[in-house]
Amino acid sequence: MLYGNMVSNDIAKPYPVYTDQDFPPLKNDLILRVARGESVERVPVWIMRQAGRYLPEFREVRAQHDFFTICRNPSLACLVTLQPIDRYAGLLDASIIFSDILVVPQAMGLEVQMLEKKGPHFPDPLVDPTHLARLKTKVDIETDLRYVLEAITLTRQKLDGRVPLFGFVGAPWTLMAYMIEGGGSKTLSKAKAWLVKWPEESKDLLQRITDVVVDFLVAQVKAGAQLLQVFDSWAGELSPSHFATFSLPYLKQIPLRVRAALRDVNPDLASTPMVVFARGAHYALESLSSPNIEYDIMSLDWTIDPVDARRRTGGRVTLQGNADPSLLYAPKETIKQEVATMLEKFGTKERYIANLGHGMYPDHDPEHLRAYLEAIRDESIKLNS
Ligand SMILES: Cc1c2[nH]c(c1CCC(=O)O)Cc1[nH]c(c(CCC(=O)O)c1C)Cc1[nH]c(c(CCC(=O)O)c1C)Cc1[nH]c(c(C)c1CCC(=O)O)C2
Repeated sequence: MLYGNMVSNDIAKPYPVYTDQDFPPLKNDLILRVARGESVERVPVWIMRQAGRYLPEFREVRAQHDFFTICRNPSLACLVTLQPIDRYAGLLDASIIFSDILVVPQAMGLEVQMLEKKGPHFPDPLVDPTHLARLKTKVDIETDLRYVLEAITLTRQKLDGRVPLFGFVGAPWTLMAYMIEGGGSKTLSKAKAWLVKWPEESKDLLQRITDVVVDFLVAQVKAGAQLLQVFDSWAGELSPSHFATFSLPYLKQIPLRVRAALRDVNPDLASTPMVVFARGAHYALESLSSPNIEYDIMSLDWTIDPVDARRRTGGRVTLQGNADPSLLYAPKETIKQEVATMLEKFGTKERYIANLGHGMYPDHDPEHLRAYLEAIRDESIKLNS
């Protein structure tokens, strides 16, 4: 029996472990097959920030509720997760749970607000290593982030097997950057100052974040997530050597530890596909696709040419992406032509998931996203026939 809005007196109980048998059978497994390297009849597609302010039905919910209130209320999070799935019925091949990467810093003890037109804001960011003492030493995911687990279980149920459900986290470096900058930043100068002034304390912080995101991803799979994505949105701000020191070792731990923990729970759950999105990190294509880094899928931003990415990742991973989100401002005919070129470059039969190179923008026209999705379906069927 599943209950999305579990009442707070359940909070002390361990969260149940769900497996495929607890949910309606999956009717569209294209994306799971592509993640495993199998060939498919058409290219699967989903879109980062597919639930968001470009949708009038999302803005209606947002007019009534604060951003983090939606995240913390499983029924509301489920409702907005399903909005693009309903609107683009048959055109999207995955859903992603409505939440935010910044729920992890919140669970670690920092306050985060979402300001109108400004984005995330930490009233008391980490200023220097003495502030590490402000972070909780132990985060209990099943208590502190139970609302995300409940949203996942409810949404998987309500999806009724239409498409698989993604869970996600922010990567350790990206979360560290937000915790120190206190919000968006052009240079990340405060966070990068930590790396050069306090490298050991920086590693301590990165390790503490890694431990929480590993537990959180394991819990998301146990709650019903069928794929996982790790967002390293600020990877491209690091030099190659800083990436090798302060991002890659932690990114590498994530799939290894998540799989090991899931194997102990239920071996079927350990094969959950994992995506890494190291935005802007051109130099990391080889290192992130090397055999000892166990991500199945690499998500690319639009500044990387698909042919180049294929060559440099050597067919070892499935690629995901990567049109510039600004393409959706173009006339529909242009969208179609650009999609055809993108699909030809990536190849359509295997190891490719279409997406954008980053998330939807609030002023995108939903009908232009429809044109993008239809072009991916139509052009990939054409190319595969
Ligand atoms: C860096 C980052 C964040 N959050 C996230 C990232 C990584 C991806 C990326 O690089 O964009 C991830 C994220 N944030 C959100 C989702 C939901 C799922 C989905 O993709 O549909 C996901 C996967 C909802 C959201 N997260 C946010 C919104 C819009 C806020 C609102 O409704 O007021 C949504 C729908 C807010 C947010 N949250 C964050 C920022 C920088 C902002 C402000 C930017 C903006 O205003 O668009 C932090």
